[in-house]
Amino acid sequence: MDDTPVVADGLGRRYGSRLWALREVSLAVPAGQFVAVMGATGSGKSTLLHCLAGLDRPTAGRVRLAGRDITRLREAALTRLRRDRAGFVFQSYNLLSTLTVARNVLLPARLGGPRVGPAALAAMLDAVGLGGLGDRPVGELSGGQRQRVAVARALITRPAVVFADEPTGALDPATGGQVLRLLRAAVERDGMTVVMVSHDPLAAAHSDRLLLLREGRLVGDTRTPDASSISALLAVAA
Ligand SMILES: Nc1ncnc2c1ncn2[C@@H]1O[C@H](COP(=O)(O)OP(=O)(O)OP(=O)(O)O)[C@@H](O)[C@H]1O
Repeated sequence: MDDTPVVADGLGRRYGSRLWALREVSLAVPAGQFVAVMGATGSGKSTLLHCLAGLDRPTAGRVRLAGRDITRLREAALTRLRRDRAGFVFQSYNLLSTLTVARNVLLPARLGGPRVGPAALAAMLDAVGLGGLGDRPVGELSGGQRQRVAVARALITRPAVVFADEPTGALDPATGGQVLRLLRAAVERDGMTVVMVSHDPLAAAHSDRLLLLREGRLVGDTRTPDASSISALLAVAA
């Protein structure tokens, strides 16, 4: 079986009768790669991420996630696959603010995902710099701390792929840098695959590979250069 964790073949997504937010996107992301998706506003970055992650259904083409063709998977099977094989980090965190840090991080496991013991939870909270804060309600945390909770929740089940949509968009540069290093460490240490949408060349510079979108098409696919070269590439692609 092909174990390439993310594969898209001729992927297209149309909204309404005319607007193709994505057109003919084909790509394969091997295990252990950190991919950044960039492009001007409205170029289709979030749509691509959502289609690859099985959060949105493509209009054309196919997507394989963790070895399964998800394009025609029924909703229940798709939900199980996402729960067991994918982690998600979004700018808006999607945390439950009245629950504690620990309960938020354990949510995927509580929803029937892979089991997580207390030692693994403590190690994960330490790893993201939240050691000792497990019993604090998330509503009492700063933005940077909340994003770390979101990262811990995404990584705790050791998913094959982590999908991140602007994970540092709401953070100051220092805190954002910490979140990116956590994602980088998951790639280096655990061989995880990360697909991250970002506007920020400094964030994208943490990746191995840069995908550039323009009007829904994949117009660039390169090894990630440094941040200033990324800015130049973005200016050309806009
Ligand atoms: N649910 C929707 N219904 C209709 N059109 C949509 C929907 N979601 C996205 N679009 C359109 O699809 C195109 C791509 O949107 P998308 O959000 O993927 O872009 P993006 O590159 O992530 O943008 P941004 O950088 O502003 O977040 C845009 O023209 C957008 O208006």
